[in-house]
Amino acid sequence: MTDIRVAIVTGAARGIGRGIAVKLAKDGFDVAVADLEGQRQEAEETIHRIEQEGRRAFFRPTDVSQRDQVFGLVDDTVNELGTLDAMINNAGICQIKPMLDVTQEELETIYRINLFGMVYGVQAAAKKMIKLGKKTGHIVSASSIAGFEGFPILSAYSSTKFAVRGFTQAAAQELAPYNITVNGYAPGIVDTPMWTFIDEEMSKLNGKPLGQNFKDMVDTIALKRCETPDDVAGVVSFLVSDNARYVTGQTVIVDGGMQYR
Ligand SMILES: NC(=O)C1=CN([C@@H]2O[C@H](COP(=O)(O)OP(=O)(O)OC[C@H]3O[C@@H](n4cnc5c(N)ncnc54)[C@H](O)[C@@H]3O)[C@@H](O)[C@H]2O)C=CC1
Ligand SMILES: CC(=O)C(C)=O
Repeated sequence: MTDIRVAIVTGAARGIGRGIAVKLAKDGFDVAVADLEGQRQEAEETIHRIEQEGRRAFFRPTDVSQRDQVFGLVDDTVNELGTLDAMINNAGICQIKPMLDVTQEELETIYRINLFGMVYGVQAAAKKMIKLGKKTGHIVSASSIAGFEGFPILSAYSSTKFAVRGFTQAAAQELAPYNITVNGYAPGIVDTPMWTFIDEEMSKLNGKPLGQNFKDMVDTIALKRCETPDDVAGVVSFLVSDNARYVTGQTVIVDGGMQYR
């Protein structure tokens, strides 16, 4: 009998997070599906798809911007599923606004979710893996191509995603003695509700018809199609596998050919 492997995926009710959760279930992980309480119904669909793969799953309402909730998520996962092998800090929000108009409140909101939430996830997961005496562990967080190049009207968002990469590099070095790898993924233009929001907000600013901004971005991709959550999930699946045991501190661009680093 093989050992049970357990993963937590935040923001797993829909979009990229759901894609990752289902892919990890296919890989043999039981999965804690974490998202906002308001996303319970969508989270049930993610759980259904995980269970179709023969794996266990449960929904843990979690606001990642709240430190105690993230630590509670990790505790509850180990209580419910038995252990913790992989933490995927995927939850995030986007803001579309000219840089000069970004308010203090908006800055605080996006930093609390995209950056603080990720930091809490790394801290809580690493502390638990160390306490459990795990021989190995994997922590993977969502950056973006906007975390490699500053995108106009996404200034606050871009800066959070640069910060994810910086924190990932530092945490990887501190957690290496415990054989815990810390990496990131940087998607490009993924067809999820986040991009529906981005497209709508861009239309308001530049007057293009709905869907046009999305299409214009996809036209710049070398592989000439938009990215799917499953395209991202394949890279995350690799980063939490034994094949990636010697990869740490990296943020892997998975964008179909938009940026070349
Ligand atoms: N869609 C895209 O093109 C790209 C997305 N990303 C990143 O990938 C990640 C996932 O993005 P998508 O699936 O596209 O977004 P999405 O908006 O479709 O889904 C995000 C999920 O995160 C949840 N969430 C939001 N705030 C939360 C909080 N405070 N606590 C817990 N959960 C929360 C939402 O409820 C939602 O279920 C994000 O970090 C995003 O920044 C990065 C590059 C490109
Ligand atoms: C949402 C996002 O990160 C991009 C680059 O579109």
